[in-house]
Amino acid sequence: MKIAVLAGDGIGPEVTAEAVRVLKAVVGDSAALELVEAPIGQAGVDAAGDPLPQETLAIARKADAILFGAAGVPGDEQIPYAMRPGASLLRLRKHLDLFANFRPAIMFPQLVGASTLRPEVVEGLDLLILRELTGDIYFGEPRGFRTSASGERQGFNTMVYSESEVERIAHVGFRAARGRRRKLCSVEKANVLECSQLWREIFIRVGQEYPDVELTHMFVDAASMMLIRAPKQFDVVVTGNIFGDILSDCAAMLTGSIGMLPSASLAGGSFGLYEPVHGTAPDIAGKDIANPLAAILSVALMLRYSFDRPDLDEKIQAAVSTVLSDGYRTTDIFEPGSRKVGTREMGDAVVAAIRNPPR
Ligand SMILES: NC(=O)c1ccc[n+]([C@@H]2O[C@H](COP(=O)([O-])OP(=O)(O)OC[C@H]3O[C@@H](n4cnc5c(N)ncnc54)[C@H](O)[C@@H]3O)[C@@H](O)[C@H]2O)c1
Ligand SMILES: CC(C)[C@H](C(=O)O)[C@@H](O)C(=O)O
Ligand SMILES: [Mg+2]
Repeated sequence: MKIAVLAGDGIGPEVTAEAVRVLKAVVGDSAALELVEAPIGQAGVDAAGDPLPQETLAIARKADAILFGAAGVPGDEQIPYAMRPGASLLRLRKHLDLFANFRPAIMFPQLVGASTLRPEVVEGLDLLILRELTGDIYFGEPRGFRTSASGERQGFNTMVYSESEVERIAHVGFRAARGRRRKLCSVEKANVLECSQLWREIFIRVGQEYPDVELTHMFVDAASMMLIRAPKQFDVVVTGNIFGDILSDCAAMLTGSIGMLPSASLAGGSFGLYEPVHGTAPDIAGKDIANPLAAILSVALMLRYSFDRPDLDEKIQAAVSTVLSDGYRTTDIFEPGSRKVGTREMGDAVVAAIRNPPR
C-alpha cells in the first residue's frame, strides 16, 4: 500500500499523526505499508515556495492513495489564489480529477448526547452526502475582479456544470444508493439557476437507468432545513460542489462534531484522497486538543475504497466505537461524566482498542 501523507497546516499534522498510527496498527505488517510524506499548504510554501509543490503533486500521483490533513492559514482569503495555502487542496483535487466526494454522516450511539439535536431526531442516523468536487462555481470561468460600467469594483464567479460532469456524479450517486437504502435525493436550486435546471434534467434522465432507486429532488434551502428538522429521511444526498460544502458541515453537527466527519474523494477507480471534513482549526492548533477521529475514520474509508479491505475498515470502526463506549472524549464531544482526553491520548486509545479488541 503506497500512501502519500500530506499533513498540511494547523491541526492537520496533529490529527494525521494519529491516523497514521492507527493505520500502522490495523495493517500490522509494516512491510506492506509505504508511507511517503510531502508538504502542502503553508508547509509547501515554507518548503518549496508553492502551496502545492511539483514534487508533492508527483508523489501524490504515484501513490495508491493520499491521506490528507488540512490546509490553510488565518488570512488565507487575502492571498492570491495560486499562492493561497487553502487553495492547494482545490488544485490537488482538480489535478487528480477527484470528482466524487463521499461524506458519510453516521451517528455513533454513544454521541447522541453531543448532538445539537434531540436524541429521537438523530438516533440511528446514517446518511451519505455525495458532493461533486471538481466543477461548479469553485472552478467556473470567467472569475476574478472587474470594474462595472458605472465604475464600481466587482468580484465575480461563474456557476457552471457540463452535462458529462453531472452524468458521472449521478451514476456514482445511483450506484451508491443501490448499495444502501435505495433512496437518492438530488439537491440544487433549479427554481433560480440554469446550472441547476440542467443538473435536475440529467438526474431524471440518468435515474431512468436505475428504476430500483427512488429519486427525489429538493431545493438547497429546503434541504438545509430538512437536514436539521428530520435528517433520517435522507439516504444518499447528491449535490454540487458549493452546496455540498455547506450541507456537509451542517451534517457534521448532527453527528456531534465536525471532528467526527471523514471523507473520501475518488476519481472513478480505486485511487482516492482521504481527509477529515474539517479545516486547520487555527483556534485550537498546537494544543493537543483536536479530535483525531475524523482523520482516523478517513483511514478506514481508505482501506475500504482504495485497498478493498472492508475488514480493516470495520476493525477501525469497532475500535472507535469501543473508545467512545469507554468514555474517551476530546473537548468538542465532551459531556459531563465522560473522560476528557487530548488528541494523542485519543489516538492511543484507538490503537489500544485495535491491538486488544473486546471479545
Ligand atoms: N480540508 C481542508 O483543508 C479545509 C477544510 C475547511 C477549512 N479549511 C481551512 O482551515 C482554516 C480554518 O477554517 P474554519 O475555521 O472555517 O474551519 P475549521 O473546520 O478549521 O474550524 C471550524 C471550527 O471547528 C473546530 N474544529 C475543526 N476541526 C476540529 C477537530 N478535529 N476537533 C475539534 N474541533 C475542531 C475549530 O476549532 C473551529 O472552532 C481556513 O484557512 C480554511 O480555508 C481547510
Ligand atoms: C478548504 C476548502 C477549500 C474546502 C472546500 O471548500 O472544498 C473545505 O471547506 C472542504 O470542505 O473540503
Ligand atoms: Mg468545507
